[in-house]
Amino acid sequence: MDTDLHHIREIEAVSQGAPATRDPVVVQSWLRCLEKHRLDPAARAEAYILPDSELRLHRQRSEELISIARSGIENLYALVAGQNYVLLLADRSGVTVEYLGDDAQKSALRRSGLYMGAEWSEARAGTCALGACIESGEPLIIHQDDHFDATHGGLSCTAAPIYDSGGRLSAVLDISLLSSPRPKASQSLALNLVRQSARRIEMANLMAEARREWVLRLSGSPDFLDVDPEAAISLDGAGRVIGMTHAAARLMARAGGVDWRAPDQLIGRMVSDFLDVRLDRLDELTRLRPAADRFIETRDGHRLFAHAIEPRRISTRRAPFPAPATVEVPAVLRELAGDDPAMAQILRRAAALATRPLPLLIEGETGAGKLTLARAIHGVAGGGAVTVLRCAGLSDADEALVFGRIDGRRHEPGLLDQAGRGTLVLDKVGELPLRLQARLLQLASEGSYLPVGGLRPLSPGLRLIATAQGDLARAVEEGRFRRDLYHNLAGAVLPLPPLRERRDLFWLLDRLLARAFGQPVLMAPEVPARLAAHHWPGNLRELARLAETLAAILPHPRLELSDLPEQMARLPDTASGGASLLAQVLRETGGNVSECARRLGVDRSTIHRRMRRLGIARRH
Ligand SMILES: Nc1ncnc2c1ncn2[C@@H]1O[C@H](COP(=O)(O)OP(=O)(O)OP(=O)(O)O)[C@@H](O)[C@H]1O
Repeated sequence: MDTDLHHIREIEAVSQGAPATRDPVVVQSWLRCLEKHRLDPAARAEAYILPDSELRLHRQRSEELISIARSGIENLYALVAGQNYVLLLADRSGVTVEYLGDDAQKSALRRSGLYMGAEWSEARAGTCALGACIESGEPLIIHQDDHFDATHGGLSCTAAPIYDSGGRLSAVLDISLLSSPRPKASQSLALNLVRQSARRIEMANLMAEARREWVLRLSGSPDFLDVDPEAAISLDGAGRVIGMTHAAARLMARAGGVDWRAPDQLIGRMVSDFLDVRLDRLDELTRLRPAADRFIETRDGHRLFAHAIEPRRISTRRAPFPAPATVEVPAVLRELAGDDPAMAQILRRAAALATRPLPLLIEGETGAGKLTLARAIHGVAGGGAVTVLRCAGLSDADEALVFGRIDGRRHEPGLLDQAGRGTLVLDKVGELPLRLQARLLQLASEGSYLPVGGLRPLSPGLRLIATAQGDLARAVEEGRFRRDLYHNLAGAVLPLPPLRERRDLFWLLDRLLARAFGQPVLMAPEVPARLAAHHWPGNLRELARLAETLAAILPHPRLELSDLPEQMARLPDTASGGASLLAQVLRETGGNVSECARRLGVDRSTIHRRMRRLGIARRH
């Protein structure tokens, strides 16, 4: 009790400005506990463990982070396990979503909160390593009576933050001891270990995200540069920063004289603002040259060694980007898709990119929902209006219509002048005439444009989202689209899948029908299979129009097979159309006969019979 009293008095003295013997991170956390969280140092509270249902939600949200972090976590635990350390990974709200500890100590660990589901936010638990790390963004040790609440006074906890590639804190890694030697310095090695593991987890995350982009990896020495670099930056085709590890954020912030806590001042900027590198010379920094020869300078005069990793080639068939580890998808984006893995990934990536000032390119077949996604992304980012420039109908003569015209002292405003600060969607950008592409280049690369006849460029602060039907890279190869403009627009590509490849067809249909009818619609059992077998060349537009048409013609909210348009209602047969349909559905289901039978609304023996008759081999 005496020690408790002594502890309370020390906190009070610090709050009244007495000189502290504690680390500044501890003092700052104590002050936050008193002033911001209004905690009472005399009140004791046991560790709080979330109920299972809530923990499940936290773990679901962190699923990707946990999977990316797993090998880093396991390696770290292997290093410290013999010394009684427990390892915790907490999400941004301080909830432990992953835990590795010794089973023999399980009940003691659970009691003290070093356990799965424990919430270690500063507001709930007072000064603790996870909470203080979340608040300060810095690696730190909270040792024994550094804890605000005397309940946790026996613990020694060491934590380091994990940042996502957009510079936001996404998780905290912690190793803790139930009992430890008295000197705090005994935990210095632990601090280095968690810091190093957090860095490697960030690196793994960035590398997974940036397979299609240039990545520049950096170290102060060439020794471990190619295997275990200190920092990494991913770049779009124009040399703008689109992702970074935390060490890279700090390094660029120092070089550019900005605050690392404001990632907006780093993301979207040209890498050459921070480092003396040229995009057209990145290939000189690949592993083809010895590491010791690959040095560059930061803009504040520090020498670094660099390793540039080339993007994987643009292929005509794009795999969706891997999504960032810890992004919450806002409702405006979530409502665009049901349970479809490719869409889930695209929406997570869209959510991560929405608030960054980078151009985006959305690709997909006609009616796949490109414009709808562009509007939803604007909805997340907020600010200003959406202006859509329909590129398909434009000719070279429409320059002034788009960019405005300065005639003497008269300014005839164009579409861009009316757009103001907001989002400009370049719809079907692949169809933009070459002359307009030239003028657009300046907008895409520098954010400004020149009105026809004008001398001074205007900088409206527009965010650009381009859409393209099909593959814009091919238009570049065929000389129909400027390569430099492509690289400026296509730093981040969101490839929307066609409806026939999506697994949420019925989720979409249910919603569209319910919207059109104003109530839920019942479907006869044979209907879904016929719809799944349809090719949907018009994609979501075709589906939406079908729902509206049915609502207009059906007297009641019930859908029979005979209500479907003729080409959908027809039973797929072995006539030539049926043969290709069967082959296509087999392809889409990876040769799974049961799934194929379900989609076509027939039984498995019918599929086997037709495959035999058509000479389609079974997959083994
Ligand atoms: N996620 C969605 N859920 C339901 N309906 C959608 C969705 N996305 C698009 N639609 C419907 O599909 C129609 C076409 O969408 P959108 O204009 O976004 O497609 P697009 O890919 O831009 O088409 P195009 O390339 O032909 O211009 C929309 O009017 C809307 O009715």
